[in-house]
Amino acid sequence: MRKIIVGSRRSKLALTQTNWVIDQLKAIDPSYDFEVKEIVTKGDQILDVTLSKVGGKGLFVKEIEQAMLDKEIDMAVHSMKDMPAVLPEGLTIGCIPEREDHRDAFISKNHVALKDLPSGAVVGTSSLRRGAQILSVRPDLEIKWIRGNIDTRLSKLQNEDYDAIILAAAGLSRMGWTSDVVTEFLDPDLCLPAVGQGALSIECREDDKELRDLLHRFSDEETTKTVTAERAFLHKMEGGCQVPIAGYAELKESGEVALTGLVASPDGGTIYKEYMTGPDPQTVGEKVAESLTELGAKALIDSVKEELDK
Ligand SMILES: NCc1[nH]cc(CCC(=O)O)c1CC(=O)O
Repeated sequence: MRKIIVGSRRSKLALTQTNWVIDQLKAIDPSYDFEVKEIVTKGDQILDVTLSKVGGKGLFVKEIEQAMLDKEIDMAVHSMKDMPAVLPEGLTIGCIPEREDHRDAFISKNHVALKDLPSGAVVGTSSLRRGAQILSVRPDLEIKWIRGNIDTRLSKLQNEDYDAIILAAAGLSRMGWTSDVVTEFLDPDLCLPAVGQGALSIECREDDKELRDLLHRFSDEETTKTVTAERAFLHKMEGGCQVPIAGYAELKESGEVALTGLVASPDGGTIYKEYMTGPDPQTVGEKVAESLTELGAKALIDSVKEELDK
């Protein structure tokens, strides 16, 4: 019997996701044994500066990917939105399971709705994407940087100087927080989710055929198509994470993928948004990026980068 070693970050969310995937895989094929190996990533250690300034999303996966290439672990479960658009050579996404809730959840003290927050109210998020979209509808609010895991952020909302925070609905529900804590789920029209939000990515070595066959049986076709379109968009846009970028796709009854892509200035003053449908996820993703580029999104990305490099 083969024992599959699964690398995981130490956070409660990461371990919860990892153990959930292991349970699902065991149900699909009971003939495999699994062992979880905890790995501390840079992203877990650096808590005092914005991630975008120290290298962005790759920080949560790099050490794990190295362990996989070194054969210390065989696979890992990541939040799809933490995965860079391009994987290191030799690794692949073995499967994308069914997506959880894709939306952002707005959580405020005393459950005051976003539209009813008083002017000057403080909204905690460390996501430029969320900040920009909130400011575009409520420029009178203040966005304040917040970090830490879900529990930490929820307690900061109660004990520190925040009137509201925004978290991914998927993380909350995976951690067993009921929707009671959520004041309102933000519709993608108001706050377009991060590319891959709510989805998981199970990464493994490209040449591990046995494991890939197992993972394949846990793949969800709809999520794979929609996330493929979103990630093709992200890759083509090449925004890094200093610029607010969002992308969310749905599968239509016709089988076509419908993707909305967004690029914004961090203050929410400029927002480029495009919606396209098509039969091929990759092509739709690239087309949305091309169209946004023509509208001026690439120039915006470059100008934000220049500003940061100064
Ligand atoms: N940015 C961190 C992160 N990465 C993945 C999730 C959980 C949600 C998901 O899987 O998309 C979260 C927390 C959050 O954004 O609130």
